[in-house]
Amino acid sequence: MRALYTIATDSNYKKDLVGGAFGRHLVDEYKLARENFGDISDEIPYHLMPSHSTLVSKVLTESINNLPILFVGASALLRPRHTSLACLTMIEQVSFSLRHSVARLSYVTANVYRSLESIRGIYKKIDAHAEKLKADEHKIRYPVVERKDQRGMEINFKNVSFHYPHGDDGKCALRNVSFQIKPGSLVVIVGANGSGKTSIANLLSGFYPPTSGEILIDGINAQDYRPLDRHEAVAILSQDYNILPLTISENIALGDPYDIADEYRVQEAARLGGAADFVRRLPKTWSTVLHPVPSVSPLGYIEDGPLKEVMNELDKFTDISGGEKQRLAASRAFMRLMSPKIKLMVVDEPTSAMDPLGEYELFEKLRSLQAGRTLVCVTHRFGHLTKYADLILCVDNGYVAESGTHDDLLRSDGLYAKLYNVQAEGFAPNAQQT
Ligand SMILES: Nc1ncnc2c1ncn2[C@@H]1O[C@H](COP(=O)(O)OP(=O)(O)OP(=O)(O)O)[C@@H](O)[C@H]1O
Repeated sequence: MRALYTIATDSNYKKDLVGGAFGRHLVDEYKLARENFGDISDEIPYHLMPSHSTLVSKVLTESINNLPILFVGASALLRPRHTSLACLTMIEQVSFSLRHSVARLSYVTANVYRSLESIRGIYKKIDAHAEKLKADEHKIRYPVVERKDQRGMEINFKNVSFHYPHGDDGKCALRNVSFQIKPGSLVVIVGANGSGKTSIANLLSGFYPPTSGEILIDGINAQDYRPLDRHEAVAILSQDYNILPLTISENIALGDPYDIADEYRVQEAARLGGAADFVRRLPKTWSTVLHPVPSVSPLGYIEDGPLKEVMNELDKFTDISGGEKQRLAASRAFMRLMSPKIKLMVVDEPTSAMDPLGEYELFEKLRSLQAGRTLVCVTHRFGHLTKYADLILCVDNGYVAESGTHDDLLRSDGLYAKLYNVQAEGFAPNAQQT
């Protein structure tokens, strides 16, 4: 529950959650776990509890603290002959242990309160989610009709300008960008650092709307579609991903929350993403939790015993290399890509930590699964992808400086040719285009 709650509420996971369109699955899982958890009532008055418990515990601990003095004082007055030093020491010991128990009770109560607050938080999320879905009901479904031709998404950027909501005032990441992506085509976006490649990928993925201009999807303004439908039609693979605090198996399976129980598909996705081999070598293979949320009990201190052993086990941390993490992210993307719902795959430089063979294999597998999908890749490396691309967009300082195929762009001898030649020279001094 803590892991699910963290994914649902921690803004670091927002991109994974929205891009992966698994919000509904998450709240359903949480509800189920909450029902199984069962014995804590939502009827408890949350707000009164902490102040109430603090006040009660303060009064109690103070009274217990003064208990020996009060008792001995009273006995000395009433029965002076029966009062002894031994009696005072004994009472002091008992009061100390009582004070400890009351303090512990107060701590436990505060923790229960915090746990109830978390539950309330995720219910708020569920409500917000339901309200959002309701508000979007009037919007157009995507795909508009169940298409038999499986041709991929058609995208048209018309004079699109964009600046990030919290970016520098007036600084545009994209300016008057226009291009057309044919359904089922392979598009590669290249350009220098900060030129706007990821911003184009973010708009294609539906993470942000354009600040001005229009993005048409299959001829209809992208804003007119139900956002959830649109997210469900797009698979994203980028370097901006998180390993979720769940098992490796769940990390991959959440690529397609509708088919989460299909173990065969999870393993096939891991094979395609290049993760299967290293996962099988881990001591707990598919059940490994890589980034566990600390599993401190909602009731605080846990006595030594079987529960503590389970909790300690949950807290154990297994780490993997950067390249292996990227393979895991790729596996989640392949899980998603196997869904017939996917009409667009956006790949944003996901292989920076991968070895060249891993990168080559990844792109080959992506291309092999491309039928019926549009594939857009952002890359710094010129090679197998740019050669096969139906369209290359060469971006410079927020503009699309050039567009065309590899051969077109080399012929026009502009920015693309310059970037390509710099990289080609690195491998063979005479490899420049002629
Ligand atoms: N989240 C953000 N908030 C504000 N500004 C941003 C954000 N992300 C990028 N920018 C700015 O938008 C511009 C375009 O950035 P973008 O990430 O699209 O470039 P890029 O070509 O993908 O760069 P790189 O090759 O380094 O990944 C840059 O000036 C960048 O500083």
